[in-house]
Amino acid sequence: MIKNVYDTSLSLLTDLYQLTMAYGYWKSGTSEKEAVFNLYFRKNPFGGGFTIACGLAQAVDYVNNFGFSAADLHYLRSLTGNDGQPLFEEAFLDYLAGLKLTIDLEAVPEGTVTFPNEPLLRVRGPILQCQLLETPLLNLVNFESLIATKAARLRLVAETDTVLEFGLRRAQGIDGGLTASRAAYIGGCDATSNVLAGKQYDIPVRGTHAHSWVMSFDSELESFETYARVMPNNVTLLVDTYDTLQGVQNAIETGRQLRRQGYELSGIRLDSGDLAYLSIEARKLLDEAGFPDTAIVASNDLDETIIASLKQQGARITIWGVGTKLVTAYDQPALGGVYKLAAIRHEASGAWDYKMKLSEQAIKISTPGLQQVRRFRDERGFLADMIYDEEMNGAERLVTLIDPLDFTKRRRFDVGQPFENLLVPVFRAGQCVYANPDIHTVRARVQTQLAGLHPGVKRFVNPHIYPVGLEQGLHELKTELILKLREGR
Ligand SMILES: Nc1ncnc2c1ncn2[C@@H]1O[C@H](COP(=O)(O)OP(=O)(O)OP(=O)(O)O)[C@@H](O)[C@H]1O
Ligand SMILES: O=P(O)(O)OC[C@H]1O[C@H](OP(=O)(O)OP(=O)(O)O)[C@H](O)[C@@H]1O
Ligand SMILES: O=C(O)c1cccnc1
Repeated sequence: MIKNVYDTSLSLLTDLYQLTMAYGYWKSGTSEKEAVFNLYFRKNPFGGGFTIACGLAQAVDYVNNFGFSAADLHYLRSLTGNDGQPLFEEAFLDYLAGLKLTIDLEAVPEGTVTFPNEPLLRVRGPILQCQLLETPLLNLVNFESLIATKAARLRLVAETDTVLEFGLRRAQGIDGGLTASRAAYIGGCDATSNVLAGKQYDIPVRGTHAHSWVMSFDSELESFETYARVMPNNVTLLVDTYDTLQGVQNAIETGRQLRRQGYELSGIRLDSGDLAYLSIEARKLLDEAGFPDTAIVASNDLDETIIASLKQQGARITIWGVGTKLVTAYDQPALGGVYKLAAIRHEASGAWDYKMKLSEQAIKISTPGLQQVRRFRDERGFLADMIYDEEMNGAERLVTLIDPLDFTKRRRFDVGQPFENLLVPVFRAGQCVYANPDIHTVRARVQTQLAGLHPGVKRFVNPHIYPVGLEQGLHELKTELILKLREGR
């Protein structure tokens, strides 16, 4: 069963309503209307000041492999409406059988620091195709961006310490485990305990041993000695099964034996009790015994808040094993990214008809347009991001940013201000034109991006809000459209 799931085409990995809308477009002859959708989120997760974009590599893979298999069509053929008749007519299934994506896709590269309301992806093409991609793209980008952001926060508190991702056993299913390991590594973890993720994604794998190993022997010392004999080049001993500080003494004894054979005790792991106190005491014992290079690993429901607190208490831990709270994004389990229609090409005039969704809450009013994001910077880092419409403006106009929630807040840049446009071409007419960087390059990008952010944006408590504004022309267009829509249609 599990193998079948992973062998199947993923074109049905979507909500039924995408297929019923697709049928509607096809049946009413509008499936080829050119549309633009933007994928963005409205709020940074974990009460933080930034979000790391992640999941594009999977999205590229998904689009590259898109296509309805005979088995997919067979299943769709079996679906019926409430009168018992087929939901989809045969000619539509034939259409799906021959469907090849011809979309253009722009995206923010993985590992980029992003902010609310900025498009992470922009899809342009026949509306039926854009619609079919909504759910899978959100599925892929929301989760990985969430986990990469959590890992980046762990990396910020851990500073130069090692962070190991230990989450597989508590992850949300198989892919929840695999993609969490990938995103956690990209966000800043150093390695994972998840061996399949190591193989699939080229992530370093690391690990210690469990309590069951110790419990399966008559004594803790015997368990340590046996482990060290079997794998003298990879010995990190879990010392808290019975009495932690006695466990440290047993680890030291094992370390002495290892040394006689020309090996070193790599580390000990603490997994319960007061991790600050125990790590300080364990460090003293190890140092006094001549093991200053034996590392202290800690685990046990850790997250960035506990790690920060332990560091503030002077804990002598240099390797942090983080599982559940990382891979399940425990304190905020979803990013909440959305995919909104932003423009449709008017068939008669050929001009764009800008589209937006109204809401009583200003933050939920979508922004129309073929959006691009321009990030202004100086030699110290990032200054502000401007969302603009790529087809609406001459480059010389792209200087004034308006706060989307308070139009009286404006910021002007000189025409010569250095900038970078965040969205890059990924697909053109259905053909991939983007080479995904390798995972290590993406991981390094996260750190250089974070270095460009003011420390206030990175702090965990009441972070400074990084300025993201609408370009003046886009702001005016949006305002006009809101007024028009409110006047009633
Ligand atoms: N000095 C500390 N400061 C802050 N949090 C800590 C400290 N030491 C441990 N913790 C955290 O406290 C939480 C719970 O620890 P608690 O002592 O209740 O469990 P435990 O030690 O695992 O108990 P048990 O022995 O039943 O396994 C964990 O998330 C752990 O990481
Ligand atoms: O606490 P987390 O952040 O989720 O990290 C992973 C946890 O998984 C293991 O515990 P578990 O009790 O499953 O097995 P064990 O017997 O090896 O401790 C490990 O000892 C960690 O405590
Ligand atoms: O290797 C470890 O120490 C490990 C692996 C998974 C979960 N907890 C700990």
